[in-house]
Amino acid sequence: MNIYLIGMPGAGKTTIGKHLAKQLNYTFIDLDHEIERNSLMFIDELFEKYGEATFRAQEKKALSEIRGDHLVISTGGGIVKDRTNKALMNGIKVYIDTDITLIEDRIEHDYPRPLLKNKSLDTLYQERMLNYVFFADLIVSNDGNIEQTTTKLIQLLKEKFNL
Ligand SMILES: Nc1ncnc2c1ncn2[C@@H]1O[C@H](COP(=O)(O)OP(=O)(O)O)[C@@H](O)[C@H]1O
Ligand SMILES: O=C(O)C1=C[C@@H](OP(=O)(O)O)[C@@H](O)[C@H](O)C1
Ligand SMILES: [Mg+2]
Repeated sequence: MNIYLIGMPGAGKTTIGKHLAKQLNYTFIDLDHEIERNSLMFIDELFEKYGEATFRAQEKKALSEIRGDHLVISTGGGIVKDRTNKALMNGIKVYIDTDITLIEDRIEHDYPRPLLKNKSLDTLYQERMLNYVFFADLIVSNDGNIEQTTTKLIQLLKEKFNL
């Protein structure tokens, strides 16, 4: 069984994904990292040079090329913009739900996310919230610390999916 993490940019998908994979003894994949490896470019560079449509096409391709079992895959926040991506995600889809003001504080010193140059997190959340719920098999809050979220998520996966 594979586990996909979805949610807003800065929600903690990459961070929680790494911890979850380690604790479950699964292999960790970050989809943004796969796109960077394939294109030999950083995500922000890819956005700047070729635009969002090209990035989304690369993102879909990287998603469709995932093979294997016992994987934790952290996706980028915009994977849900294309609802047909859901069919490419064969596994449990977990929505990492984090309060927007907490995200703002947490990503203040992070690398700049290209989409947030032109749009507020709040607007992005309003646009995408229903899509996240549409994709999700499970929803877990990441408003607490990393250990709390990971422990809660493992407990839910065991309860609801016999992991
Ligand atoms: N539970 C948490 N508590 C505090 N900081 C967190 C937590 N989860 C993630 N972070 C921090 O928030 C930022 C965004 O996390 P990241 O994993 O990159 O999010 P995403 O992959 O969803 O964009 C990082 O600086 C990360 O260290
Ligand atoms: O929300 C988005 O559209 C994006 C989120 C980013 O990933 P994170 O969600 O890991 O920040 C990255 O894929 C790209 O900048 C686009
Ligand atoms: Mg990430």
